[in-house]
Amino acid sequence: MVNVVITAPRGHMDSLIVKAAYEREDIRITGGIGPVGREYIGSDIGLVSGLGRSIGALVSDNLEDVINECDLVVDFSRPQLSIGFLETCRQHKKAFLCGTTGFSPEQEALFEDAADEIPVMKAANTSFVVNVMRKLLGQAAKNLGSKAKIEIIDLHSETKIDAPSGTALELAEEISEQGKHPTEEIVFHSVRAGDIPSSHKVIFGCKGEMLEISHHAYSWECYATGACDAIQYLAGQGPGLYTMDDIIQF
Ligand SMILES: NC(=O)C1=CN([C@@H]2O[C@H](COP(=O)(O)OP(=O)(O)OC[C@H]3O[C@@H](n4cnc5c(N)ncnc54)[C@H](OP(=O)(O)O)[C@@H]3O)[C@@H](O)[C@H]2O)C=CC1
Ligand SMILES: O=C(O)C1=N[C@H](C(=O)O)C[C@H](O)C1
Repeated sequence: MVNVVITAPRGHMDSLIVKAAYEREDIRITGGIGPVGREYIGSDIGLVSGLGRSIGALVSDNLEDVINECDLVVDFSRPQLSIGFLETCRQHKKAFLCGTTGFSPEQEALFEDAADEIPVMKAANTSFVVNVMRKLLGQAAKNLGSKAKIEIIDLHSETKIDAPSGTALELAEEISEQGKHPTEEIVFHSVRAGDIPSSHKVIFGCKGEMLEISHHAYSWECYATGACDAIQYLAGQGPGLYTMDDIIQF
């Protein structure tokens, strides 16, 4: 059994993680974290997240107050918040699963430092299917890397803050590594419109033909399910920086 604190339980993503984790027999939610001053601080996370029932775990406005009851903190929020939660986990020697995107290179380096002391997983996309797509792209890049012009299009709702998406950046990293294709030559396009859930399309433009590999999420449950698998994996690990590659056997 893994005991978890889930940050931002009113958020689009973490509210779904509360629901998915509640269904899992191997995960127990021990608390949540919300912003100072919200009317829901002190309320049950099951009610705050929209699960629809109390589950005996309260939302606090300070991770320090609840961290000792958990093994692991799950966080899909905002870069600046995530960096604060990471530091608290490091101080208390708790594992940290972070799905937040939009970090600066300096912030990325803080994850590597913390991973010397605690188990940390950083995953811009916890969907199993997106990670299969990433592997397919690596294979395509091995064969086409030098022959193709590669462009990545990510489509999201108009409320998404960061661009390109964290997923687009991770897909580019795989293409670059596997295809020995300079990352600077990969072109990114980001569409932010209406309530599009999330789509990624990668185009390998060749002479007289093109290859296109796409993923479309119709809802965010796929990310929440993958996050629960990541929780379960990370709880059994020692200090280190882990990714979705570690839990998915290809
Ligand atoms: N890895 C993956 O697979 C996925 C990653 N993401 C990423 O997850 C992140 C979150 O996205 P999304 O759920 O849309 O964001 P939302 O805007 O829906 O949620 C952000 C939440 O942060 C809360 N918050 C603000 N300040 C604090 C604080 N001090 N302490 C605790 N919580 C706080 C807000 O609370 P309140 O509601 O009270 O204002 C809000 O609920 C993004 O970076 C996104 O890219 C998204 C989908 C999949
Ligand atoms: O909707 C979002 O926000 C998402 N963020 C992640 C990203 O930046 O890649 C994962 C997914 O694309 C949804």
